[in-house]
Amino acid sequence: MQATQQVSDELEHWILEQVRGGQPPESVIAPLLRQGWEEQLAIDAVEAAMRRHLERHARDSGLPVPVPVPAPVEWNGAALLPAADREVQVLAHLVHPHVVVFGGLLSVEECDALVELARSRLSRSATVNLETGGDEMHRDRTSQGMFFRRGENALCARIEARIAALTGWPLENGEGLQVLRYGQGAEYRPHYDYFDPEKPGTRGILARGGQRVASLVMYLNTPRRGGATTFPDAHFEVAAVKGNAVFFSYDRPHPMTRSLHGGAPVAEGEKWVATKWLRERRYD
Ligand SMILES: O=C(O)CCC(=O)C(=O)O
Ligand SMILES: [Fe+2]
Repeated sequence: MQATQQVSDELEHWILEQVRGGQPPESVIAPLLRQGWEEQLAIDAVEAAMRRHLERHARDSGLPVPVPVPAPVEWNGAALLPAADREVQVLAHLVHPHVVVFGGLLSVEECDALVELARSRLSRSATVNLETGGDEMHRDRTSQGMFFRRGENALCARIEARIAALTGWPLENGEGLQVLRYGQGAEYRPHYDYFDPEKPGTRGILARGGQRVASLVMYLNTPRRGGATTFPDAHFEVAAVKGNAVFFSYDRPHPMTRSLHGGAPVAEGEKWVATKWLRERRYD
């Protein structure tokens, strides 16, 4: 009987009342279990009611509707995560913006090899011009960069498989790795990684894989001073340490995600990063 159990309007209303009243999920599910609901069905019912509520709320307020995003770690969960061929450390976890700092995602050798593979292919970084959908040079971004194609070489393929395992997000939804080099004084001013839905160029970009929903910035060296990744809305910064990485997700293309971030100026030395962007759907 439970497999076909539908959430009535009345039950949905009751669930939302409980959640609004600050009841934790266990207390919302308990009465359903007492009525004979199977646990997983009760959890699914509460989650579905919440999702419908958020979607309604988004539409009513003229906001983009939230979509599922990768969620690589649990609250107070394991400090070491298996990620295909490597164990990765969880160093920090922030709720809003949703940020996770990873330790030891790449080995020292992998960082060095990526830098060497990228070095001869660098050119001044462009930012996507959303008026036209094309690339352009921008003074907000004074780094040099290049893109690998997904699976372009064995190293990229290995790192991509590791990231897919770590994030639980399909490998096919990832863009190819981007490598950036910042010389002394170079920076990437605060920006959002999603594509602005209001801009005319965005439609064409979204046709391939949908929106970006998460970013992973991997540090390929340790600048002597400066070069942190900053999240101005959270007054939070992540130090660039070789082999570590910062992950952040954004469930809708809107500043309410507080996913504004930038690469602070490199004060001394240089900074190399590899960025992986994850899309909603398969990116071919
Ligand atoms: O260099 C950083 O710390 C941030 C890089 C970044 O925001 C990007 O590649 O989109
Ligand atoms: Fe970015």
